[in-house]
Amino acid sequence: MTENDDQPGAFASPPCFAHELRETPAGFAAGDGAATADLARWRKAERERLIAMRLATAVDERARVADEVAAELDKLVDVRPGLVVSLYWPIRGELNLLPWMRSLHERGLRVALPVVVAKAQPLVFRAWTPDGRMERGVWNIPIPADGEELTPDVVLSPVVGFDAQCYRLGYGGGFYDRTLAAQPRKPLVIGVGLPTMRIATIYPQPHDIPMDVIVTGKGQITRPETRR
Ligand SMILES: Nc1nc2c(c(=O)[nH]1)N(C=O)[C@@H](CNc1ccc(C(=O)N[C@@H](CCC(=O)O)C(=O)O)cc1)CN2
Ligand SMILES: Nc1ncnc2c1ncn2[C@@H]1O[C@H](COP(=O)(O)OP(=O)(O)OP(=O)(O)O)[C@@H](O)[C@H]1O
Repeated sequence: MTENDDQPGAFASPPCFAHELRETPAGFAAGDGAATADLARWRKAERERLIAMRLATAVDERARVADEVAAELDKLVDVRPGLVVSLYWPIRGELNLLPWMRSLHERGLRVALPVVVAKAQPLVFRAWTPDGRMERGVWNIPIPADGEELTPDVVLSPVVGFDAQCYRLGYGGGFYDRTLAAQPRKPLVIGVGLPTMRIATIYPQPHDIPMDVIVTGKGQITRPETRR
C-alpha cells in the first residue's frame, strides 16, 4: 500500500514494450518504425488518461496544489528584479499560477508567455505585462499581442505527465523540447503539475529533454535520480 492508493490511475501500469527499445546515451530509442508507432499510440492514450484525470480533480484541490506550488517556486527561483521567467496561461485544468505570475511582475521580474509560431517550430517567449493587450493564439490560448521577444532565465512548464527522471509528457506538439534545444543559453526548467501525474516512465526518446526539477506541492520536489 502506498499513500497514493486513493488516487485514480495510481496503479495503471504502462504496457511493457521495453524489449522493443534499445538503450542509447539519451535514453531508450525505438529501434524500428513499429515500436515508434506503438510508443506514439501509448503516449496519446496516456495523455488522454492524465488530462481526463486532471479535469476530474476538484477545482478546490487544483487551487490548493497551485498555491503550494507557488510557495515552493518562490524558494526555488532566485526572485530578483530583471530575472526573466516564462510561465503559461492555464488551459484544460493546468495549475493556475497567474496570481504568482502577477506577483513576479510586481516584484520587478520580467514575465514572458510562450507563443506557438508554427507547428514543429520552437516556441518564442513574449513579454507579458498586466496592462498589455492580449490576443488568442493556437488552441485559443491567450498570448501577449505585442510584447517584445525575451530569452527566459527560468521556464515554467506545465506537465501532463512526468517520471522520476523528470521527463515530461506534454500535449504532443514537441514544442518545449524543440524550444529548449534551440535556446542560446540553458534556462532553469521547472515542470509543474499535480502529484497524480507521476508515471513510471515516459519511455524517453533522444529528443526528450528532462526538466531540472518538478514541483507538485508543498515539499514535493522531484529531481532526476542519478542513473546507474
Ligand atoms: N497553457 C499552456 N500553454 C502553452 C503550452 C502548454 O503546454 N500549456 N504549450 C506547450 O507546448 C504550447 C502550446 N502547445 C501545444 C501543443 C500541441 C498542440 C497541438 O496542436 N497538438 C495536436 C496533437 C499533436 C500533433 O499530432 O501534432 C492536436 O491537438 O491536434 C497545440 C499547442 C504553448 N502554450
Ligand atoms: N528537438 C526536436 N527536433 C525534432 N523533432 C522533435 C524535437 N522535439 C520533439 N520532436 C518531435 O515532436 C513530436 C512530439 O514530441 P513529444 O511526444 O515529446 O511531445 P510533448 O513533449 O508531449 O509535447 P509539448 O512539448 O508540445 O507539450 C515527436 O514526433 C518528436 O519526434
